[in-house]
Amino acid sequence: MTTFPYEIHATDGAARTGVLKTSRGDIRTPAFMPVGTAATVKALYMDQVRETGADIILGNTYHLMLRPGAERVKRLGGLHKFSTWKGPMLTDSGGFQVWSLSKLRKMTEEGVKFRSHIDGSEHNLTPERSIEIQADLLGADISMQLDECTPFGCSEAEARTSMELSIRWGQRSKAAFGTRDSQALFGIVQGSVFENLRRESAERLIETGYDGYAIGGLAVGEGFEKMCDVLDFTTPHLPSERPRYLMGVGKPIDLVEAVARGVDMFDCVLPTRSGRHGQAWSDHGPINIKRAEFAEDDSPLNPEIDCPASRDYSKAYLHHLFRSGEYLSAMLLSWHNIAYFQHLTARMRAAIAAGEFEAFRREFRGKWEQGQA
Ligand SMILES: C=CCOC(=O)Nc1nc2cc3[nH]c(NC)nc3cc2c(=O)[nH]1
Repeated sequence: MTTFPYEIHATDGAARTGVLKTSRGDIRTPAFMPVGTAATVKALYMDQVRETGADIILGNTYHLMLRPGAERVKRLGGLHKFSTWKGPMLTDSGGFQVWSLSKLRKMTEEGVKFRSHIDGSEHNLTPERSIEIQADLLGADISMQLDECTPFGCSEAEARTSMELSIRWGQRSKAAFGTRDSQALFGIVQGSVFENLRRESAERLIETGYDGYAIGGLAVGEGFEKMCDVLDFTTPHLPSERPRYLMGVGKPIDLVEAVARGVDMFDCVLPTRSGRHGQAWSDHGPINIKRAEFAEDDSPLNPEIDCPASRDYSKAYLHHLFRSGEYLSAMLLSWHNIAYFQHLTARMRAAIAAGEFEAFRREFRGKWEQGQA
């Protein structure tokens, strides 16, 4: 299995900054990956996504296999050509979306049988089919093993059963992936909130051997404190020389605290989804632009961010757009939020490189808590 070179340029405590080199370009870490579910980062052009500083975006296997169909994307040249995104792309294996979106699903050792939430058509997602979709049909630079996202709140015995299934599905995913010289495969650590299971999952994934290691089964209702505890006793068991990816996370404070615990990559729908509903993010938390207090506020969202949506429009104008139900409202706030998340990861990379991450973390937490007061 050839791996993407991962260069760590500096560390500060458990925090790291570096570059994951892929055949379609470099990924600067800590990295935030905008989610491009149906081959689009909702309400943004791909050029805008690139200009915000994003090096890599996500595609969702579940959505694309149902519509337009993975074979159709292949016939149209693959996901990069289809979406016009020229940089690296990571696709999820579909496992999580099947749980959260599809009806009438049946899980067996073989895989997951489910019906499409779009047209009710029946599908059978196995580790082998998931890898075929991600690596061969969509053409992902980074594919994810098929796993089961263990629900929060289950017993240790249930978490063990689920974790062991993900280990076996990971082995089948890797066997189907084989050796490729310009694509990577990441494994996913499960084990819910149990320290012994998380350690065993990490050790057994390392035995299988992956190009990177994702931490799954978090941001599923366990809460901030418990997520940090799980990171505290999971990341030390992952290889320091490979990237660590915390799936589905998160709010700005989550990114800062996870970077402090050695996480390198993140993905979350929060910036775009909340942007469409009027939330604008900052170091002080979210503001909802629809609130009356912004009706005559002619200050921009954040002049420090080199993005037209953050710098060139007044809050009053954005307030007006949302109150009027104008399309431009979702476009500008999504654009600002993606730019803010990239601005946050860029500041963390610089702080780690300068050996000042703890100071950055303390200052950020002060602003965040003040904003929540
Ligand atoms: C791109 C990701 C690759 O996803 C997979 O193939 N499997 C997978 N996805 C997750 C997604 C999550 N989102 C959240 N919170 C919003 N928690 C998540 C946990 C998982 C997980 O345990 N597994």
